[in-house]
Amino acid sequence: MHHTLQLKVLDARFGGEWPLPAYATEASAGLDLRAALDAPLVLEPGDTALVPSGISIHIADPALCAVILPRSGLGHKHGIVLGNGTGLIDADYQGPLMISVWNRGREPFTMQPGDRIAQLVLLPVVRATLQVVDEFETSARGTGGFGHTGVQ
Ligand SMILES: O=c1ccn([C@H]2C[C@H](O)[C@@H](COP(=O)(O)OP(=O)(O)OP(=O)(O)O)O2)c(=O)[nH]1
Ligand SMILES: [Mg+2]
Repeated sequence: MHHTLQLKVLDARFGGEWPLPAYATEASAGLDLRAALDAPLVLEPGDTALVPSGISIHIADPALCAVILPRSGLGHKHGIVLGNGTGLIDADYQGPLMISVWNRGREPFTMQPGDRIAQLVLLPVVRATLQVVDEFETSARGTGGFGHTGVQ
């Protein structure tokens, strides 16, 4: 699926010093987001910081959203993940895209201005109309969950 996404450049270093967010390969799902920092940022173990991405987007279509996800290399090797688990960007949000970074690792991590620190993925959204009922039609699973079907 393809969508034309409106983007505002909030940091003049984009287009000059830094390329605009881009897909790393033809079939990459995520657009890499950069840390629009003025100076290196040292994240001590356990610390979180809200880092500007230097851009804003307007998805507009309520059948879409975007999520901010960790980059796997940073998350696995350096413990740099997101302070909010996953960032959810609403289709009507027009403010600056912010990245909550969390050092869940055991070593301090230094982030340089312009580093690609997370990724943005556009996703389809199904919005629900709630229908309140007294009983559900019985399903194979019923109310079983949280390991109910075993491990093997
Ligand atoms: O990692 C994130 C998560 C959210 N947002 C922006 C876009 C999103 O549309 C808005 C609100 O996010 P969310 O609904 O998750 O946060 P909230 O705490 O419920 O805030 P609000 O009361 O504004 O909805 O904040 C970001 O820039 N980065
Ligand atoms: Mg909200």
